[in-house]
Amino acid sequence: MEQEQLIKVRRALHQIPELGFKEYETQKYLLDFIETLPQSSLTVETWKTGIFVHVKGSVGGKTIGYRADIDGLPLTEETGYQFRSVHEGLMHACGHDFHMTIALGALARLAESPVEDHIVFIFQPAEEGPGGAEPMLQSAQMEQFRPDVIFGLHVAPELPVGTVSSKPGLLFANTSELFIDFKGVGGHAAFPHLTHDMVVTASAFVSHLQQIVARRVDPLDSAVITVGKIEAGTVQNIIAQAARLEGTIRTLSPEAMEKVKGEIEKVARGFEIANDCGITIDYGSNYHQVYNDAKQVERFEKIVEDSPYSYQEAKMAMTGEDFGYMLKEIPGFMFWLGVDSEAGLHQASLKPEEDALVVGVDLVEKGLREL
Ligand SMILES: CC(=O)N[C@@H](CCC[C@H](N)C(=O)O)C(=O)O
Repeated sequence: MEQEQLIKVRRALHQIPELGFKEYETQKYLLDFIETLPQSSLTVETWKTGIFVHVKGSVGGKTIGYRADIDGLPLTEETGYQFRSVHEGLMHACGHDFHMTIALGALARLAESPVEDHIVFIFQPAEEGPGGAEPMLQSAQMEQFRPDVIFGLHVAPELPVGTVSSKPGLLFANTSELFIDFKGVGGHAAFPHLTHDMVVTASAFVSHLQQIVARRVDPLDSAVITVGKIEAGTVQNIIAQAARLEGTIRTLSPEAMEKVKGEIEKVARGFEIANDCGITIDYGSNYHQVYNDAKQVERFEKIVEDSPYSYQEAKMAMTGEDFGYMLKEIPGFMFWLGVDSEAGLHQASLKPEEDALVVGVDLVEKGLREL
């Protein structure tokens, strides 16, 4: 696939972002595209809204896997693109339109000229939540096509086009979603002493969460607690009887995650007493850290150095990725692909440079042929 077609595919996918496990149009687009490729070495299987594409190798000693995530985010796009999302309130703001296009580009090249090894492309739903990698790993299709080595990429807005980066060992954090519900006593805005105001309680709780990071986590370890959404109340002159916080916890070790959760629960019990309310906590979905296999990263670094592109050592990031579950069972790695966007990941104006598509395809193809 040439640059022009890669751009066409990326723009088509960009227009149809869908939430986790609802990627029906996306799956159809991917399947229709895959059908246009030479079929002699391909076996295609769907799993929920995801897809496995196996490319039979000419010898077939081992199987190399490449994973691309396919879901979008609940965000209203502000890119000004002519090809903006046609799904109101949803956007590919984490680059998964790039990830899918690059996978299709590499698949198109390999379907034309398979290699000695078997290859499996995994189009995985629900990376942003609630998590598709873990259940996909348990699927019959994964058992059928299970790779011996696996890798994936993520767009990096802060890196220039033509630069990729990775590192051996820990790349991304452990994550846990965080949903906290507060139930108190609402009432008239003028008589606060007769109520237990959940706007005040939930706001104080948000501030207290930051004290857990600052004062309960070893400063040489790291944690992030972000509350991304607050919901409370009905109108400006009624004291709210309920509130809900939605957020996420990030840590660099599974132990720190347990510590943070324990501390949140202690604070919640204290808040219940102090504020005469009920607090329930739900941790939603949890992702295992992304831990790169040192040997595979070293081989990839060499592949990049033998290409027109450049490699640099990555830093650890508090990003989460359920690809971590695949890497827990299968040796492999994830790398960042430079896409040079002023706006960052999860921003409504993220605009990755489309010149990076061919860089991604070249390096994924090389990885699949040479790892
Ligand atoms: C690459 C990336 O941005 N991944 C997401 C994963 C989110 C997992 C889950 N919904 C959570 O928020 O904990 C990220 O926000 O890092």
